[in-house]
Amino acid sequence: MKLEFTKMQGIGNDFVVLDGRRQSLQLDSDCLQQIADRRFGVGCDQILVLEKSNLPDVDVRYRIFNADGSEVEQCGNGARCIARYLHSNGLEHKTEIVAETAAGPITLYIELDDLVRVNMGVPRFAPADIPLAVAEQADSYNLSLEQGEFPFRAVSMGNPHAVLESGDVDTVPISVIAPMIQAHPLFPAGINVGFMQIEDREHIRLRVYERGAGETLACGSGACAAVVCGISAGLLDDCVNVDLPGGRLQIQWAGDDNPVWMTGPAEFVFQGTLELQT
Ligand SMILES: N[C@@H](CCC[C@H](N)C(=O)O)C(=O)O
Repeated sequence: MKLEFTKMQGIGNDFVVLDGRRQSLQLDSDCLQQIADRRFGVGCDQILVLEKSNLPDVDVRYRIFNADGSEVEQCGNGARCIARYLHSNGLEHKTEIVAETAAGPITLYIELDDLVRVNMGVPRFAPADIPLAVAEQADSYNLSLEQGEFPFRAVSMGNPHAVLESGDVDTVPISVIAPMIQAHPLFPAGINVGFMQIEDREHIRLRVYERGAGETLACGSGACAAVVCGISAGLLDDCVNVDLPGGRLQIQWAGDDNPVWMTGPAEFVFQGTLELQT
């Protein structure tokens, strides 16, 4: 099977974009893993598949698959890349694009050529919405592992996030701790694990170990989750610069039932045709 693809990235979180409106796609988990493979495939953290939406007032539907082939609900950096893909390729002339995701419709605003602002929706804290296997909602939770106690906050940005406060994020043994957290039965649908270092009330540093992809250079929904948790804890103001290993995002949240806003770049890398071994 031959597929036309576009490789994109948002501060180093990289994507293979497949336009299912312009070619017929039949992708099972094996195909998705082949595409995402960094040695035998194109290589990416997530695969984004564009489809026609059947919802009224929605411009496009996009499905999100992690590198391990699992389908997920939300992807912040991917949302910006989808906006840029549609706009720069002349497939969408509006600067306000409504995209359907598995977590519901989100609105993408083209600010400048490479800068996109996204309304990421209202964060949800109810354990059933995350999902988190606890009896009652709390401000923070505790995870007991062999390695120690890990207090964390949890939020759904459409997809599930646990946020842990840390000292210098550069020294966190993320590839050891995060998989153990992810495997814990508290998280029945898995979890994206963010380690947040608070620099001041308007600036954090963040590393995210993603569900289905491992540590990435950036996670947009993870940046939203960290800022929402920091604001809820009274530690951050309502507009925060988030420095991830791949670059900076700006996140805004006015609290309560207000949506979270994410602003950052989205870039093309290359495009081509790939042949899948079926
Ligand atoms: N990189 C993304 C998040 C992708 C999905 C995530 N790994 C999950 O499984 O929920 C982002 O920028 O938000």
